[in-house]
Amino acid sequence: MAEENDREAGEFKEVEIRCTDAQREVITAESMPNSLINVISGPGTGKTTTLCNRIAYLLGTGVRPSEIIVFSLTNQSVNDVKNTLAGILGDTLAAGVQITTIHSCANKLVSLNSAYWQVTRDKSSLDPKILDSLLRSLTVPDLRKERNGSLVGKDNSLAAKLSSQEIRKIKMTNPTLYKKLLGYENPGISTLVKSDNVLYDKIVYEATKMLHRNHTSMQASTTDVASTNVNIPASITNVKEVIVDEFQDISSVLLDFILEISRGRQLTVAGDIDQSLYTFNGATPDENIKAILPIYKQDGYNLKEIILDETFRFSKSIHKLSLNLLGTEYSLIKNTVEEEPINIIREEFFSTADEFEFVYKEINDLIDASKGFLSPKNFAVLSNKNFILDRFKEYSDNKNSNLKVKRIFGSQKWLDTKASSIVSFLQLLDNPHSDPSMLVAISFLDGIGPKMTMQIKKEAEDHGNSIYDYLISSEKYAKKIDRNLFSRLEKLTGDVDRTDPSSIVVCLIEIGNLFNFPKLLGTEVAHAQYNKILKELFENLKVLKVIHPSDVDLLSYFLSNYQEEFLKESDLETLDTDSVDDFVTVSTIHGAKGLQWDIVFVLSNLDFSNLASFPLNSRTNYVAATRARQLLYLNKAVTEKMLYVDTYKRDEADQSTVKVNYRKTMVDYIPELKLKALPNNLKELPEYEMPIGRTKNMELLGRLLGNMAKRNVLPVPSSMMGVMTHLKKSCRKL
Ligand SMILES: Nc1ncnc2c1ncn2[C@@H]1O[C@H](COP(=O)(O)OP(=O)(O)OP(=O)(O)O)[C@@H](O)[C@H]1O
Repeated sequence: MAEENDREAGEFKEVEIRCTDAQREVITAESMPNSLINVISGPGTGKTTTLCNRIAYLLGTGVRPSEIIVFSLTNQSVNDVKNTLAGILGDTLAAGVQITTIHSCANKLVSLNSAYWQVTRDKSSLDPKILDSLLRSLTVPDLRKERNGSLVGKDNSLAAKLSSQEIRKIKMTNPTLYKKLLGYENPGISTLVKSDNVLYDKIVYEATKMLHRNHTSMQASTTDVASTNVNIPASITNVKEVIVDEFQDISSVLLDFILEISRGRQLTVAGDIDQSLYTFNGATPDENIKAILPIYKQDGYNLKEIILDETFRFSKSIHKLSLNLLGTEYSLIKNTVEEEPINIIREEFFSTADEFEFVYKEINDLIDASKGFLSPKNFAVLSNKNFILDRFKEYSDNKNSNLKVKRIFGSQKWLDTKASSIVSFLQLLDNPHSDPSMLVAISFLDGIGPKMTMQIKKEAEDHGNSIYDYLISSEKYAKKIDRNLFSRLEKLTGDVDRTDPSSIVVCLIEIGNLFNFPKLLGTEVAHAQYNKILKELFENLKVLKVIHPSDVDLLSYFLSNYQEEFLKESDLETLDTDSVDDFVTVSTIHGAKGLQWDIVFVLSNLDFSNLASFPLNSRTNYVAATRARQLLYLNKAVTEKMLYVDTYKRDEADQSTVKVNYRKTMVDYIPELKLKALPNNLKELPEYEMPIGRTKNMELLGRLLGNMAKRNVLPVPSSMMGVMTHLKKSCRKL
């Protein structure tokens, strides 16, 4: 039944896919249990596009959208995959495929299985002691067995003393110990989870254990099941193919989750070690490969390794420069885009003001001179420093011109969003006796803090009641919580038409109002976000209404299948009050990963206030340079000499205490690749001729537009000719 609905909704149509032989191999590889497809791919070789085409292909072979789950690391890259997939399949069908961050999926699993986890979302207002007891209640029992070893006592007390810096170090240098720490129930854990990243890891760690327990209980004949009642939603149990994009950036904790969730399923991973940017955050690209390959080399498993070696993004000059930045002689990329060569532009600046002025003016000049063929969306300004980007954004906003710039964020900051409370309200609408949701909801009421919330929870438990029943029957909180609230809630849950998207949303809003939610939102922007989420939810429900199985009501179906991304943080963060479609993107290099623009400015590192944390490592440079399709401005500061990328030598002593060998590249990790990879004769420096002057960029523009026309980037080829002629004339004049 669900299958029929999936199909109807999708309106399957044939799509023609343009692909290379290697891409075809990925796209059409059979989806089999216990199999791994390892897609190794350089920048712009179509990794994301190919994974999405694979999804389209699989749907054509009868796999249902709900049987595929795609993981990526940040909200930004999740959005990227979503957009690419929607471009291929159309919005409706693409919406049926789960595309999520690992953290978000883990959070959903943990929330479902812990009555108390949801209140910890607003951890800023939580007493560490309460947080600690929550975490204790969360840690699954079978971990206790592991805690009897001799090391444990030591680590337990160790955990209590660790500073966040030390935890970070352990995470990078000793993932095994780090995971042990995550498993403890002791006061040390509250020290650990003070750091956001550790809290996220803790959630993923717990979710992994839950999946593991579920798996083990399914395998155990019968008797063990009672002790391991883990609730795994259908959205996960139905999955046949697990796809992981940006595989190089996942940490050991996340890898465990991926291995657990893909057990017995098809696992397809794609990544590029050379683009690994998260070693500072515990990403273990080399370890991931080392850990995962042997599993799939065993009997009964299948392994396929496919290399994508043709870039569709940039031409030879950018390729050459990027390899230089990476410090390697080898490249996975055998073919680059053929077009008129354009030199990388290197401008030198004395001050940030000088640099900002240049970048801003250059963008405006290029747009003006192109007579409308270039627009802000063709441009990105990148830096590895948030504060520099903030300053650039401020600088541009102060100009008050038509040129709009917008900061985008690739952060994993999904956890703190108050918006996730909306799901709790929906759960209350479904069932007011749902304790976790009731806890979240009452914590919004005036005068009820987390402490009192936990007290109510405990008292309800002692009385053997649900929180709803307890609050109705007990006099104790009558003054704090108006009884009318419960009768109105009861009425709403009775009145809601569970099959009608508008009725669901209207009742949801009512529940939000009952619990004071809109008032708590505070700012106008937050209200706008709330409205936006409600609208998005409404649209999602409308789509689901078409594809959901007819024997289940819409509200229940949504709640057992929702993807947290409908609350996606990146959208919330970037929601502008004057939202514009055509803007210059301003982003950190990390946030820009997986994305591309025609013209990219990489800002210099003029600010030396924080030299100690400086080393702009070669991989970060590499990722920045490979975002540009046509034209790259790699700015440098006059004072930057010693750190200047061309001459920059890594100084071992000057590195952070954790040794990370950035110079290793993909081919070093996988020796077999060395034979296949082409040497690039990169001993000589890349060809930086003197940059085309700051004002004389007409010739450059002519070439640029020519290349863009060749790639069909420009929309109206015929009128384009006029501009080209105009440019040629202007060039001759120069
Ligand atoms: N077979 C192909 N023919 C033409 N263009 C292609 C092909 N495959 C991919 N592309 C184009 O190449 C560009 C880069 O693709 P994509 O963003 O998927 O690369 P990626 O490998 O994921 O990049 P990154 O490594 O930076 O994350 C896109 O514009 C895409 O449309």
